[in-house]
Amino acid sequence: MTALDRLRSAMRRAGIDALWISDPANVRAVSGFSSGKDGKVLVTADSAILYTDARYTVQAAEEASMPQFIARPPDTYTHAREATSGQRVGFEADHLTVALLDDLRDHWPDASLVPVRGLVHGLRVTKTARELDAIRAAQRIADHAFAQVRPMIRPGVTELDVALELELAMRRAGAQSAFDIIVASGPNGAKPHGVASGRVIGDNELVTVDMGARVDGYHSDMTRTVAVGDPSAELRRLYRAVLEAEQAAVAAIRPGGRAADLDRLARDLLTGHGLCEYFAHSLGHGVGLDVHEAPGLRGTSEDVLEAGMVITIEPGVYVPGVGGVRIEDLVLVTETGYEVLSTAEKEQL
Ligand SMILES: CSCC[C@H](N)C(=O)N1CCC[C@H]1C(=O)N[C@@H](C)C(=O)O
Repeated sequence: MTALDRLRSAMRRAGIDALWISDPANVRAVSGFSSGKDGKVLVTADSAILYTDARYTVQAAEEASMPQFIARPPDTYTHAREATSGQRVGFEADHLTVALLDDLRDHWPDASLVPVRGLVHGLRVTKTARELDAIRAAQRIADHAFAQVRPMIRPGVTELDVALELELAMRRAGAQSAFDIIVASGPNGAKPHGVASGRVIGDNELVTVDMGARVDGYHSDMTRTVAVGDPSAELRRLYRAVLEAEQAAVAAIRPGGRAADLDRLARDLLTGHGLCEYFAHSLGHGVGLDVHEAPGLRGTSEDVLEAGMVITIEPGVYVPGVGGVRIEDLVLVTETGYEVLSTAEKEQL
């Protein structure tokens, strides 16, 4: 069964005849076209077409696994009008803006537009061998960059210096940075999404580095917290607690396991250390064409782990005015349990 066949089955189950795909990662997943942000796909019961504009004529012909129509809106919509007429057409409610939905309504007056969620995401949740190769390659590059740059994380160097060196190392290896690298030193460690700043790293601090690479559109994601000099007993305590929670959650990964249970496990361990209130985000997430995708590893998640999923496990504690710790591994769920894809060394404090 091809991915399009599986998508059409999901469309039938959702009660729609056609699907207008606008989420860039979904456009890429379904069509193979790598500039998904400048593309749309219309899938019907018996056709699938990629819409993009003339900047991509050659690229789309090379990459896309389906016919292409080269146009910009409103010509795009005019072309799709016939195929959508009298049809129940799903649109991606998580992505399409209100303005673009108005455009569809104006141009397809004979279609009934139906909001749908997660139809294409559902197909992306377990990875094919080709996708896994790209994710492994991305993680290898990130691990290597981290090992190269780790020695320069020392007093007197700015967070930005570290981030730039990491990005340079990944670019030299043929990858892009998956997102703005987080380098959060000292009290900045209390900001889970703190961007690298001009702050000069001081002695006896912890520095959280959260980084990933992107290869062929697929991402990796990993965090290490490193010690500079001799951090205080309290910082070491935070570090050990997070490491314990991280290792316990990784060890509990298995197909059939509930994502929410992993989140609970990590949270319970941190509660035992009196630190749960400082764990300010979910335990982890799926990784693929997006850095954050299904499954969600959080308390409210209904997701169940399956072999072939690539997920992160990333507990953290963030204490305002003091600092923070996060440790994150990228993990493949296997038939028998799990394989940790990230290999960068962890601090033992
Ligand atoms: C800007 S991409 C951040 C990548 C990072 N590894 C990450 O996923 N983080 C950093 C701390 C929290 C976590 C995150 O953003 N989690 C999301 C899924 C959440 O909503 O909790």
